[in-house]
Amino acid sequence: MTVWVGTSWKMNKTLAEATDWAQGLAEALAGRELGGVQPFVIPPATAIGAVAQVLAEEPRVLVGAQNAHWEDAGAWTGEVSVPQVADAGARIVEIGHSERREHFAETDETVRAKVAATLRHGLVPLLCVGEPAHVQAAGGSGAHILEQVGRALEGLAEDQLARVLIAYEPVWAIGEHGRPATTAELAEPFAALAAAWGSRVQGLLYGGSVNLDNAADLLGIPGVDGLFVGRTAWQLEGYLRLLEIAAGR
Ligand SMILES: O=C(CO)COP(=O)(O)O
Repeated sequence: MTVWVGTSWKMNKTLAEATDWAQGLAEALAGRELGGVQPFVIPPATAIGAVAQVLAEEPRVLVGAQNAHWEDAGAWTGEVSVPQVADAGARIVEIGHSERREHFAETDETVRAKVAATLRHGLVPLLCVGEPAHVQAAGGSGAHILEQVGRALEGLAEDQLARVLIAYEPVWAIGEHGRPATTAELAEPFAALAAAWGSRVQGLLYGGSVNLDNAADLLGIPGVDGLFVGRTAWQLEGYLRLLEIAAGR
């Protein structure tokens, strides 16, 4: 079974930093078996092209975009479209990260339109879902994420669903102010997600304060097919260690 290990750099890295990281990754992986691991990296839009160019020599690593608009082109100042990020070398489009839902007015409606656009152009949607702290405290995690996923994937055919990746990232567990989730806290929401969608989509990933100490345990939660990582993977050394941990699962 494939174990996905990906990182989003969020709004970090210059072109030089991005290409250094990618070059280092290509060199580290050269001639190496990946052990069933599918690596992917999601740079900021400015660096997608450069990273994809470097990783052309290591095409086992997929490159993604952190966002793309639902229209193919037009008067949408500041946005980039799925054909544009595909043209730059992206094969995955991240959609609906909680930071975009919170700060950039991303709604279930726009998320659904972006998933559809991504599939229409033959890229892989990486749909992010997750509940805020108060919902988790009230025991509503599973129901919340099932509702988000249901709205995002409504109306898709089975062959389209089969290409979708879902990342469950509890809002309270993400970033420097986040609290790492325990495996016990994640068991119920993952069981719910796996029961509803596990056999229909390409993979279910976990994200939120993944680090070198908890990665193996998180990968051991039933239903988890991979990890989606921020801070721990921004230094190449951390990402390489995560690939090794995942290969050893
Ligand atoms: O949001 C995330 C990945 O998209 C997770 O970020 P951190 O791993 O830094 O908590």
